[in-house]
Amino acid sequence: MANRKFFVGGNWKMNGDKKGIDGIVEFLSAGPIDSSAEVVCGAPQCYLDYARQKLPANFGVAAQNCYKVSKGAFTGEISPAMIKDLGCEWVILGHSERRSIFGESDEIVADKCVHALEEGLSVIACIGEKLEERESGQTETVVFRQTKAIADKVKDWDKVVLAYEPVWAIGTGKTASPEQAQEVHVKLREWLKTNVSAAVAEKTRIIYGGSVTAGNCKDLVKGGDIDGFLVGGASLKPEFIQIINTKM
Ligand SMILES: O=C(CO)COP(=O)(O)O
Repeated sequence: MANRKFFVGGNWKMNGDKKGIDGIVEFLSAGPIDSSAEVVCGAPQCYLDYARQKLPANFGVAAQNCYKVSKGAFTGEISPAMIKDLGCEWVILGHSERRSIFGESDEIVADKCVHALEEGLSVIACIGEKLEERESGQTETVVFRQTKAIADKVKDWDKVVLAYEPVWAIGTGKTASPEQAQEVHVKLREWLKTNVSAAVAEKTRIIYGGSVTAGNCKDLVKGGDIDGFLVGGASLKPEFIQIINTKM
């Protein structure tokens, strides 16, 4: 069994306010938290500073997006340098909502990954197929294409977590079955082995996202290639603790 530290990201998306963050901090601080799990909370950018100040130090804080250069005339954007300046260590990039609602291409996602890594942030890079792509047998083609765009530009995978989030499972309550998720994770790991290196395939954490709950998390990890989760809705609730503690 590979030695990949179990990783759980909470993607708060565009939810909450200071009071809500206080509530999350309260239940996360109360725990108990599996000390062998790595946990990162993705806060809206205006609350990054607040979340970093309030969350215990053993929780990482992620921005949910950033731009591909360090500064300049890019109204409304934030840079990895700014995220780091607030004491945050992570950024979520290429989330399907960024890709579909805000039109982010494979190319821009890859450019953002490269720049964030160069600036010293760790990256949760998201990929995943839409329902019509799965139904037309395109799952592999799509996730390989999205991964290749990143792999063509990213040379150091040490600070990359790859998040497989089938779009049809996000926020729908329709989780991929453990078999469906495991199958894609195995294929992604094989792809990394063939196209990047055996070492990167072995050490890179590939996490699953899409309607993960306290009720399905334990089943999802049974196959062995799901190294954690990226959790949306359930990361705002106390059940996030049970998801963090999947392996405990
Ligand atoms: O998009 C997700 C995490 O990034 C998943 O969201 P849900 O857990 O709400 O389905």
